[in-house]
Amino acid sequence: QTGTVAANPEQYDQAYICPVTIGSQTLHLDFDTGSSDLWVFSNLMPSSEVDGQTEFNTNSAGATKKDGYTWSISYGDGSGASGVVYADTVNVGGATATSQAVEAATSVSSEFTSDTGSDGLLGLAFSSINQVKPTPQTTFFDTVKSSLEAELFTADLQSNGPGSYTFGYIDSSKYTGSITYTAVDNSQGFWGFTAGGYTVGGGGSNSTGTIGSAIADTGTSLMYLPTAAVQSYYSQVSGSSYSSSQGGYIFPCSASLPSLTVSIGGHGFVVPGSNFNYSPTGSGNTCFGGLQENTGIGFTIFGDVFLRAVYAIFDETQGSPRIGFAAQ
Ligand SMILES: CCNC(=O)c1c(-c2ccccc2)csc1NC(=O)CNCCc1c[nH]c2ccccc12
Repeated sequence: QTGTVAANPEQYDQAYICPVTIGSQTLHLDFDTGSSDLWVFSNLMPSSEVDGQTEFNTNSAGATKKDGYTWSISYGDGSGASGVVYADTVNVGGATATSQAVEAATSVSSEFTSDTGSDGLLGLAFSSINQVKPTPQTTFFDTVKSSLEAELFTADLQSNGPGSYTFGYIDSSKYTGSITYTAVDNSQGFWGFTAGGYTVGGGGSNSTGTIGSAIADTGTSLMYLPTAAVQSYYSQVSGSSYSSSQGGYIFPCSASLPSLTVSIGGHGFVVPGSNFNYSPTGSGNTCFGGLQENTGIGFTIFGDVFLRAVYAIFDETQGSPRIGFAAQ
């Protein structure tokens, strides 16, 4: 089988939301290659934590409670959620898991309550970091992968309109040129890979260092690189500065932003400057940068700002996982 689903950008491309059928309900979930839990708003939550989201009905005929199973997850930005576990049929654009662990929230943090466009997350990292106790559950991809035409999924994220995720096949109309594959280190449960040098602007290579270990994370909006690369980038943005009150680099919204070329698997991938204007700060006509420092995270995150510039293939067809990127 294969699946194809639209990925609809939220405001400022903060996240990408996809329709998923769970039992007889359709919920809109944030597909997240940076985590491994499929969790949803549910009827078990206090109404004070729900702001228009669709709630998974745990009393529906097809939902089977997994007694004694609970989950609790917290993300690096301080947000989190927790609850209990059901099994139900989950259909993503035609790819169907007949018995998928659906983690029904009993509580979510305010970041999720205020993310009114999302009814939950669908994790696509490795099942080794699933947060269900006493027994970790498989991600949707792990549940269905043996039944897919090919054991892979792809992400095509767009800025001004719907992109798509595919399961089981590569859509050759989504990219130009060839796909560059590189080995994945999933020892931390992420789609980890090694990135090489970088170049700011269209000029010759002006990078001094290399980026190193990184993860491909559709669930993180921005791109978090080592300090040296970030400082090199913003040195080319007139009027930019680090704002401790805003918690990152900001610049005049009228600033012209250089592109950033990153070498992966020996191929240079160009992120256009426009990708690095994330959102207005709300004060002084300054804008918040889509590129920020990875200090405090411990590794580099290639989030939506990068993934919008490429076609990404998350591939387990070779036995050991690999990730592919192509220009789009
Ligand atoms: C900013 C969100 N990203 C992270 O916290 C994160 C970190 C991380 C770790 C420490 C400090 C900052 C970030 C490492 S991997 C990683 N990636 C994920 O955790 C992917 N899942 C993010 C889900 C998520 C967190 N807050 C949200 C708010 C709206 C929609 C989705 C979310």
